[in-house]
Amino acid sequence: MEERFRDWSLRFSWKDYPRSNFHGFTIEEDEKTVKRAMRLLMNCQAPPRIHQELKDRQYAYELIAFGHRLVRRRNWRLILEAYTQALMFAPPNSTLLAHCHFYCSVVLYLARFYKEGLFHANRALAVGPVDNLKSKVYICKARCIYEMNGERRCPEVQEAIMNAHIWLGSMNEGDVGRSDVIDSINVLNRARLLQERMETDHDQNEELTIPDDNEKIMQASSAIEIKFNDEDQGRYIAATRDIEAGEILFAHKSYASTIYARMQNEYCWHCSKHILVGVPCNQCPMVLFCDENCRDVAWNEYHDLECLAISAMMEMDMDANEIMSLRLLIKAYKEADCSIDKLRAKLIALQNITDPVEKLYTNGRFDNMKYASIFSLTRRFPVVSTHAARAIIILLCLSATTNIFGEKITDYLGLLQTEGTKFMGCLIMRHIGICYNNAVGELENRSNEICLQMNPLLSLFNHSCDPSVLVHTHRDVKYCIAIKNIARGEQIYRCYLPDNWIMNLPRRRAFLLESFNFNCECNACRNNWRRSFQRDPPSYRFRNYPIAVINQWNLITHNFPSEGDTYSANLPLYSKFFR
Ligand SMILES: C[S@@+](CC[C@H](N)C(=O)[O-])C[C@H]1O[C@@H](n2cnc3c(N)ncnc32)[C@H](O)[C@@H]1O
Repeated sequence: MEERFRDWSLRFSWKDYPRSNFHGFTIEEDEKTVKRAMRLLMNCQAPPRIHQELKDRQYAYELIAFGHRLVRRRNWRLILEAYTQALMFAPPNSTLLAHCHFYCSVVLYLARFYKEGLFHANRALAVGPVDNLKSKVYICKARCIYEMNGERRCPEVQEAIMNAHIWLGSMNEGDVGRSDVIDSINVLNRARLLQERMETDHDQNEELTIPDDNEKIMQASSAIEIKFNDEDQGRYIAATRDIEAGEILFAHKSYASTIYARMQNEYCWHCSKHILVGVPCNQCPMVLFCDENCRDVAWNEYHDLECLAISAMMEMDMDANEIMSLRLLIKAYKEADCSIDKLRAKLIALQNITDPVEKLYTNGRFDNMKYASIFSLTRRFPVVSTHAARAIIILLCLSATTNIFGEKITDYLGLLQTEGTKFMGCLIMRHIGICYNNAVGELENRSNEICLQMNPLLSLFNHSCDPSVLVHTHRDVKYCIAIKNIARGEQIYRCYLPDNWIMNLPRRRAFLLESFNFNCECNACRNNWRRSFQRDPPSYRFRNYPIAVINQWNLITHNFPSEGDTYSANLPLYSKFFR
């Protein structure tokens, strides 16, 4: 992307635009910029071809055939990947989709992921497989439940076996697998079964108390407040009372979370949960959800508008950051009842609020789930010239795939001539800058990036290389825990450095300047401390934390394991099975 816009950016100067308020350019200035950028683009670049990836039955068949061919190689991860892709390309509610779910279910059963295997067997049955497949699906279901329950008796197994028996009649004598079904029915019937119900996922734990007594900040501890200091680092989080090491300060769901392109088959597009395979979107073949609930919530909140635009964006190599910028726009638009005029009026009113903390509030409170908490977050300026170009391309992807501007628009001239496009473009541009400065990446096995999350309260913590809190992530929820005693009135810092780096002073300063565009003025840097002091557990440093911190950390990570770590914990199981 950078390469593509380099020539264009050189012709474009930002120096004319004054930094007119604490948090950057105004909406009116940004709109002028976007308009000017549209004109420039129109003169020097043809609009990109908007490619929309749609469901493709033929391609799904090819992927299934590819999966079948891989079976001989016994690499279940590759097989699963092929079937998962097929699942994403299969049309909704088709027997083909039911087949894909069934194949996933078999692979997962064989890889001993019984809960996941059951999930897919149930999905296959819900979609409705052809009659001569039903018996096999019921057997797969019975086997998964049986394995989950061990030697215990379970009525669901009996019921599944009974159904397998009933549908056996639809299989021809010569059907491949008919004898397997009969064998399975016999084996399962002979087994001694008990009646305990299946385990379900328990997300909550009574012992862990999540504070929610803050009158100004929703779902946070009253021990913190948002403050502002014009001379120093702008807004910050401070302690309203003495805080003890180990206290949880807040547990906030992220405002938005987007998965990196290469991880889209493995993590839920909505809640970032790790999934071996999930439920596809009904319209696009690009994303997966952990279940129907996440799919429907995502559809209603944003995915209906981003659905086809993201496939066009991915075709142009745009990644989680750009998709996040679009996601923020859609969520803001929906919050304003899908009216561009209403959104603009609302944001102008927000912009006119002079108090930088009040600007973040909705109905007098900081609400992490409302757009006001995002709109005035700090933006990164130095690369902003390419932001305008990217914003316009994203806008084009949106306008070519939805009717958000009345009718579909596919070129720059159309954008220039249509009401509301400059404003929406300026918002996307703003979001790109905000995302660079504020979106937090999550790592898998501490190396590959899984997703990007926007968590506005977390964004208000300033950085220190010797921080006072640690943040743990479970799916799209961030848990913030004090790692030292903090005195009343003190500023509370988190660390922006990547978890697994130990960096000396020049390297960490260079990193912060490059990534966040500020010269670090933290205590550790001012006093020339040579090493980074913040290290995520497990580390040598973690052993030195007070016992209250270690206990609390263990409790949180035990109940809410990070998705990346859960995944790595499962890996040995996979490899053993096929050895
Ligand atoms: C994610 S924001 C933090 C909240 C911000 N202070 C606000 O007013 O919204 C990051 C910005 O805060 C400032 N900042 C945070 N930590 C800093 C530090 N250690 N030294 C200097 N500036 C810092 C920088 O301007 C940086 O771009």
